[in-house]
Amino acid sequence: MFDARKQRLAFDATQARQIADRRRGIGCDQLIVIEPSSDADAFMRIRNPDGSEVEACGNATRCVARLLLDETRKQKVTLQTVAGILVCEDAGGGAVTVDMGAPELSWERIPMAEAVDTNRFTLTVEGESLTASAVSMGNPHCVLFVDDADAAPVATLGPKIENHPLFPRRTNVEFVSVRDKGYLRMRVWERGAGITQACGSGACATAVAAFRRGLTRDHVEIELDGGVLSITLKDGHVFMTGATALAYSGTFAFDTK
Ligand SMILES: N[C@@H](CCC[C@H](N)C(=O)O)C(=O)O
Repeated sequence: MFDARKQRLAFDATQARQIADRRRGIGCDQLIVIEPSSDADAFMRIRNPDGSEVEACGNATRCVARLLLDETRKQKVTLQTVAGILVCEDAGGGAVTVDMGAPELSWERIPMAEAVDTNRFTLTVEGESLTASAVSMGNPHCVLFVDDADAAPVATLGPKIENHPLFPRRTNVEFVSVRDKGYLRMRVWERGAGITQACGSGACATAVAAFRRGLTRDHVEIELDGGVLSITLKDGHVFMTGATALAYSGTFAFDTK
């Protein structure tokens, strides 16, 4: 995360790829630039490691919110993204709750290339028929319920679904198994990033998809490789609560030309 509220800082796609590169750059799953906002406490710009600019990132929202909560000593802060304004609240013990807004369920808004029932549709990948759900949390998600998420072929199937013609802007892909009505196990292939330890917007999309299918209640714990997120569906909105931890804070010197 780069703080550009006092000093103008803008990265193009090439620079974002260089910074995100784990061998030659700093290395990250998303590159975040915190900018000034006249409508919220700050604006958050999000880029994937492939350089693409995206609409949402649940994990980064919690992290940026944590910095702003500590800085302002307020109980709530607002964060603007290209998809809208998010309200983030201190949940105690370093955790943050984010109102991730209302999920988008229409195929046109996900967006998908053709009319499907987003609750349950068939995706054909190399001749194999898969049953999936689609949800947008500002960014697109394709959720697959599987018997055992730990055994799911995330690395091979993930990129094929990410780039499937049914998703003209590509998609994030979640592989999910239901442990019980209040507990899910999820692994993720992220658009423009690949396999990551966790995806906050993916966990929100998964909770929505599971609830629509009648698999879970309106509150679930979702176990990701990087930790557990609590997701609550209330009044048409999705609330995500999860931990934050500061790994490093300081100054980097690098050539932005
Ligand atoms: N790869 C995503 C953007 C990042 C999502 C993020 N990891 C999260 O926590 O929500 C995309 O391309 O939409």
